[in-house]
Amino acid sequence: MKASQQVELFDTTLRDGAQTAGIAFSVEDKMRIANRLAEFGMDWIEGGWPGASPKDDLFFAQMKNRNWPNSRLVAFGSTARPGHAASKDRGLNNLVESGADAACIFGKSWDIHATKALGITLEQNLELVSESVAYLKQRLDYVMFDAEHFFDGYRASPDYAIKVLKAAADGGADALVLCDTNGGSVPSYLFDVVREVVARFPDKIIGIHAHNDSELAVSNTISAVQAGARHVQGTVNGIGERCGNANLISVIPILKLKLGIDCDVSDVELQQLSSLSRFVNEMANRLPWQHQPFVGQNAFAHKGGIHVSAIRKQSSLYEHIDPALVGNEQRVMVSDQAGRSNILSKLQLLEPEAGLAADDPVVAEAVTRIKELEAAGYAFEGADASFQLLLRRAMGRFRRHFELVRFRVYDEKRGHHDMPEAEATVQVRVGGKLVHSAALGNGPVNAMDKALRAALVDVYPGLSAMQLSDFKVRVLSTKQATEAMVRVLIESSDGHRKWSTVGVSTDVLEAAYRALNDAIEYKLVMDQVPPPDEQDRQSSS
Ligand SMILES: CC(=O)SCCNC(=O)CCNC(=O)[C@H](O)C(C)(C)COP(=O)(O)OP(=O)(O)OC[C@H]1O[C@@H](n2cnc3c(N)ncnc32)[C@H](O)[C@@H]1OP(=O)(O)O
Ligand SMILES: CC(=O)C(=O)O
Repeated sequence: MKASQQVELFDTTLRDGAQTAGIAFSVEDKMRIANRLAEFGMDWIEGGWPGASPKDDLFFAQMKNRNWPNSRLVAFGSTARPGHAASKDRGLNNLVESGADAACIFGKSWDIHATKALGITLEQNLELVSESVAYLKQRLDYVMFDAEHFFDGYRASPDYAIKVLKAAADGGADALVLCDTNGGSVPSYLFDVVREVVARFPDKIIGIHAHNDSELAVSNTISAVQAGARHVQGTVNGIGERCGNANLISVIPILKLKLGIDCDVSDVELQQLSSLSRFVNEMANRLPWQHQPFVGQNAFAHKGGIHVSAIRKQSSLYEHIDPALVGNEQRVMVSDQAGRSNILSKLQLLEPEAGLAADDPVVAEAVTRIKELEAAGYAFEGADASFQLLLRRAMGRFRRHFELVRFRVYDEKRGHHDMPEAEATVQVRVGGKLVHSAALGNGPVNAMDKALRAALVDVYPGLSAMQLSDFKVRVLSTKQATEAMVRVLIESSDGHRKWSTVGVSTDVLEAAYRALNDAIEYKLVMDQVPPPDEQDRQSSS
């Protein structure tokens, strides 16, 4: 740790994060996450509770050969079971034998928890805390004490809550971590309590462990730091028991970028924040929260025309930080909320060589067309490829690669238990030629996609690499319920890239055809395949 460090980071993704409903890390997941957290530069990585499950035992056994230059592994546990001498307590001995660099044990600091949950006297609880900490401290270099329910305990009985901290300090605890276990505290109260504790224990590192039940875990953590806490516990993406823990993905940039508080994460490591967040989501098998502050896909996405106009002049007019600092990027959305600035921004990204100015009639036409289409049910926000084709059409730079003559799709089901079979026939004109094809599919859109590409693949062989990778249908409400509009979003891929297109109609197959048509045209445009008459011209010249 650097001398200038003011706050140490304690990650409990693998312990409190593993207590999240719906998350079940395997031992391999835990090892990958632990190593990634160490690479990122977390000071402390709480790996789990040795002895609580075979998974955690295996994890600690496997981590014995870790090689982390800057991070230390922590084993979590509780004070000894009441009635057991610390030296005979299996739980404490599991921590000692775990191979971790440090232990973090929780103990009761709310009087009612000692008497109700543990069923012991207040005095016995103080002994339990000091003896458990002392036993560990004689065997491990570093021991942290999580004062469970500290803020509720302090409200109920400040004297007793402080006595518990003193018992841990007397036992030799290196850090006293104040837990807002039920997540019910507010920042102003928490600030005052932390300040009081910091004043009473000037020689100890005071830490904060906040839960998010009132959606205040990050605010509470920041308040605690402002009141003098020097150790911050939290998880990646805020996962954790019930509503989660303080989200380190937000806490870290707030400390570093807004408060100028150093936390042993270099500027280069900070740029890994977005990818760390994505990585943990992958491991936890969770969809990313697109609006997640700092790292979400929409954290720096601009939709309103007024906003886009301003950020084109200076990003900070509508962005609280430079997204690159946390490894994120600015996005401009195109929708019915767009103005010319949105279009120009997208143009610069998608068609940089077009070089259009804000007053170019093409830009105005594109804005009008987008608004008309969005009013008719299109949504270009998630369909960049259709949007790019729209721009090319507006610029007069689009030429069809084929023309549909007709399609017909059958869906046949032969009995209650049989899966239906879909068959599509398609007729297209490519150059001067009429081509006819048919295909079977596991659904009507799949059959249509196959038939369409089968008709085109002789002329455009690159289409054989293309696949429909996702397909979403949304029914749009209209005044006439019998004539609902349907929006189909299609994601295609060719092994190198993915692109999305959109089609809208009252007929789901027509909507799908429009999206498929755009998907194929886009692939050909991106591959710089000329339309057939140009091909003829090029091959005869
Ligand atoms: C605030 C927190 O997040 S604390 C961490 C919570 N995390 C977890 O519980 C996840 C891992 N836990 C487990 O795998 C299991 O609960 C184990 C292995 C730890 C214990 O399992 P069991 O022995 O079957 O006990 P069980 O879970 O039913 O109950 C917990 C026991 O610990 C006792 N206990 C609770 N806190 C403490 C403490 N600080 N010190 C000592 N004992 C404690 C409880 O009183 C209870 O004992 P009792 O059964 O005699 O009443
Ligand atoms: C220790 C802990 O996880 C808590 O008190 O919330």
